[in-house]
Amino acid sequence: MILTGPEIEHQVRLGRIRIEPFDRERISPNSYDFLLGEEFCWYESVTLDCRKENKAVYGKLSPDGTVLYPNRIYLAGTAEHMGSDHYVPIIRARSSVARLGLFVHVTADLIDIGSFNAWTLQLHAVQPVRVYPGMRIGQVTFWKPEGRIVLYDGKYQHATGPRPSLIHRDFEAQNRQESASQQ
Ligand SMILES: O=c1ccn([C@H]2C[C@H](O)[C@@H](COP(=O)(O)OP(=O)(O)OP(=O)(O)O)O2)c(=O)[nH]1
Repeated sequence: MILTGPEIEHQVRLGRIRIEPFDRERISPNSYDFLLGEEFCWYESVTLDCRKENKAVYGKLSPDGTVLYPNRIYLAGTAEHMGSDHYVPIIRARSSVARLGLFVHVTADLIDIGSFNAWTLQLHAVQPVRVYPGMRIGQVTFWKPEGRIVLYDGKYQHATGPRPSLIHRDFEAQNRQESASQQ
């Protein structure tokens, strides 16, 4: 079950949803609009490797706008720290942003219960597009879960800005398990 906008606001007041800072003007009928943070990064290398740490270059979006180009993935943080121990957040672009061909995530829209962070957006432009820090770029919805709740305690917890992929850690953990079982 998805929460309506007024219910999102009610849950924020109760502290069961955290959106910091919160602006009630950004409540929609069944979502809350979040803002694009200032910091962003992109990978140094064009070819990425899942087993290795892919080095990222960091920058700040200009108040006069920064053009994002196709064929790259840009990681940017939400301006807000958000999360809930009670509801499942799911993020998506605002329709007005999608209409410019700008993706705000690349197939990773699901946020874990208990993940409280500045979430990392995976910006992907279909054609060059100028974006601005602080613009209303996406919306978060909140869904009522069914079943016992286990809170997120993963590798992206406590992120304060955009975080490059840490998938190489999965391989490192697997290697450690394999060498332990061989001893
Ligand atoms: O677009 C997204 C999607 C998720 N997250 C954050 C919140 C989420 O709770 C966390 C982990 O997401 P997921 O479980 O999909 O990633 P993972 O690669 O499986 O990480 P982990 O091994 O920590 O579970 O990353 C983002 O910042 N942006």
